[in-house]
Amino acid sequence: MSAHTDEKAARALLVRTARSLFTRSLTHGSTGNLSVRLADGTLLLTPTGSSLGTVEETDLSRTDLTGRHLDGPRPTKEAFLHAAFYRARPTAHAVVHLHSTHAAAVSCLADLNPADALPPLTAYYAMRVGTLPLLPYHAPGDSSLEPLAERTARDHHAVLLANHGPVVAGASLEQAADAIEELEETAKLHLLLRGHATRPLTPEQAAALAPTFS
Ligand SMILES: O=C(O)[C@@H](O)C(=O)COP(=O)(O)O
Ligand SMILES: [Zn+2]
Repeated sequence: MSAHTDEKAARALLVRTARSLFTRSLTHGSTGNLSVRLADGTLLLTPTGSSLGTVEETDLSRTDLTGRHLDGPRPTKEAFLHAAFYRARPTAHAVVHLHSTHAAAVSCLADLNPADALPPLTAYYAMRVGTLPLLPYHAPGDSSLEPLAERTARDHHAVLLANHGPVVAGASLEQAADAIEELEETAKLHLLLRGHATRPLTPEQAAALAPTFS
């Protein structure tokens, strides 16, 4: 499924995906947030302060494309970031933000390349993520990040928030979740390989596999 056209099905998928990510420890406590874009252009998002392990279908928030709250409980404090991704990427129908441990650890490293925070270690990473710009540290919910996030998202479906964690958009929620999981696994490999001589894919090998979806 690409566009999330049926709201009831979209609510069920969002909650199922949130639970799956949480129960596999891809985010913890009340961290992380998910959203989908519905056929009418509004966004369904997890509410602020909720745990992805217990959020319910009836408890989702709705905003417009500017992040303005329309109905349901108060949305995630990152609603502005989700909305920025949807405005920048008309083909994106889902956005996932996690505090997955290894990606969060990488986001705290000194001397990261701000244009691409992780090397293309494996073909699957090159296919699912490609390049990963680092957005400079802002406190969670600080909407002054919005213009930079929107500009960056025009050319990249995945970003890493410094000292925080990843944000990934996809043509569907399944795609966004798949890509953010791959990002987490590659962050883990990257940390495992620190201090070891490593051969990432060449730029040509990575470019040949670069993702073409949103
Ligand atoms: O790190 C944060 O505080 C937020 O980015 C987050 O992950 C959870 O915030 P809410 O979605 O507002 O609960
Ligand atoms: Zn967060």
